[in-house]
Amino acid sequence: MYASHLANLHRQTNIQEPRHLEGSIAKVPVGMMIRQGFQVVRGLHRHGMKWSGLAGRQPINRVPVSQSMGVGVRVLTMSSWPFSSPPRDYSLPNDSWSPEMRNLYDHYNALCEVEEEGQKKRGPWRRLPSYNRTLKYATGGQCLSKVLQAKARLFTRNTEEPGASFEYVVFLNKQEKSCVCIFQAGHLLEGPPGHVHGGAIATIIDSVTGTIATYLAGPVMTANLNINYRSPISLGSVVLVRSALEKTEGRKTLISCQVTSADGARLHTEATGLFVAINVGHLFGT
Ligand SMILES: CCCCCCCC/C=C\CCCCCCCC(=O)SCCNC(=O)CCNC(=O)[C@H](O)C(C)(C)COP(=O)(O)OP(=O)(O)OC[C@H]1O[C@@H](n2cnc3c(N)ncnc32)[C@H](O)[C@@H]1OP(=O)(O)O
Repeated sequence: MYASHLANLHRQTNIQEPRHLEGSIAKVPVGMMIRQGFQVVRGLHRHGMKWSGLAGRQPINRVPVSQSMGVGVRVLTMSSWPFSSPPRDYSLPNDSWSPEMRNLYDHYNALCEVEEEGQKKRGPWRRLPSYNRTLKYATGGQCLSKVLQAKARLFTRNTEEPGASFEYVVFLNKQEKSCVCIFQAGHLLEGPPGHVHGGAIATIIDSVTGTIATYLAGPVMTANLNINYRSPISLGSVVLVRSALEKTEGRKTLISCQVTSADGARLHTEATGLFVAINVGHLFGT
């Protein structure tokens, strides 16, 4: 069923040249023999897609295959997305967003497109889409039962109730090797009364630093997260999580992070994250 769907997909694939993300994105080793995960990864490559662990079912028009793999860079349109329904992009505005969150979103969104000589062009910033699960079969590796695979959801996107937990959007600036996340902490993230749980703060920091590390270095895992909590974050408030590359050294990527109030006046949290590049097989025990 899945194979025939992919074959069908192959015929329908719309080939386009990408305008972004040249060379430096994740390279998934195609030759790796990892059961179901391998089949999906190989199938995706054949169709111009790349498996990204970033944030779920990823329409590949966001993440083209690296040219270094010797495969033509192709882009699959949403109309030929292989799964039953198009995935929900959780990083788009919804009714739970406060006016402050919405304003910040509009601000960074405007920077994604610039006008030059009367023409709209891609700007330095890019909004990253966000989904609630990894690709079918790619979730979690071979140890998971089929039931668990079907139910697995990205930790930060595991509720359908808008505004209840992690409400966030990440904008990436590849030129500056930095990103900013606009984060509104929902009522399910309470730690100290009326304030955000330290683990929830660590989670968003891990996600944001992990995201930029992945975009810069390819598939990585967090090896070390060092966090200093400077001032509490009120539940329901909107904060900025800024992250930038500090240095790379072999397989290691060091990322810094600051969480501030929306106006930047108050420092809430400072952190560094060490990410180590992995082979996809690392997640499958091969
Ligand atoms: C295709 C898949 C794509 C997936 C990518 C997904 C990314 C998604 C990104 C964004 C979306 C948002 C999603 C959230 C993101 C969250 C990410 C997480 O939370 S990951 C879960 C928590 N992390 C773990 O469970 C790791 C467990 N640890 C390990 O698996 C290993 O220890 C690992 C991979 C980190 C390193 O193991 P080794 O065997 O590959 O490498 P060795 O040789 O030990 O280390 C390499 C170098 O790194 C240093 N190193 C390793 N750990 C260190 C540490 N804790 N502190 C300092 N240095 C360390 C070593 O000293 C070595 O340095 P020298 O090359 O000798 O200079």
